[in-house]
Amino acid sequence: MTLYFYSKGEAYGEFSNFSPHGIEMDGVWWPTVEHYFQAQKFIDPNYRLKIAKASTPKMAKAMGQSRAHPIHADWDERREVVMLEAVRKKFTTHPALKTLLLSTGDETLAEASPNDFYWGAGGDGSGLNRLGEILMQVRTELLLLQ
Ligand SMILES: Nc1nc(O)c(N)c(N[C@@H]2O[C@H](COP(=O)(O)O)[C@@H](O)[C@H]2O)n1
Repeated sequence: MTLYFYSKGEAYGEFSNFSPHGIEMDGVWWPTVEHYFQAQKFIDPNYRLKIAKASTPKMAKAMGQSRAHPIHADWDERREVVMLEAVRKKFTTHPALKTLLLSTGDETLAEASPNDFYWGAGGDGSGLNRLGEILMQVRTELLLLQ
């Protein structure tokens, strides 16, 4: 069975990067994984900190789409490691989330994004679902650590 998640407040919404579960990375508190992930695209540390202070993850994502500030040339390769480290930190920071993730057993996890075919399953389910894959990797790591 596949467990789909996307919006906070819906089933497994805590698995979304938009869920209000902050993480500390590089000595900075990021209100959501989305804030951290979007900021890591950018070379300018001041712009990264501006994203850390964005009022919502939606705003952080919008700031992450800006190309007025230069992004790392190798971002397409770098983004996988950034996402894995951020998701790992989220589920080791918040014990209730760790419990929720482990409660999914070996079910497939998929981000039900209607238009993201890289991190999500995409509207027709043909997406790469990289976020779901990373969540399943972190779930395996947490299981082995128990
Ligand atoms: N717009 C939107 N709303 C949500 O509720 C989402 N969970 C997402 N997905 C996240 O968007 C990020 C990818 O952003 P880039 O396009 O690579 O900049 C990633 O965190 C997805 O999980 N989007």
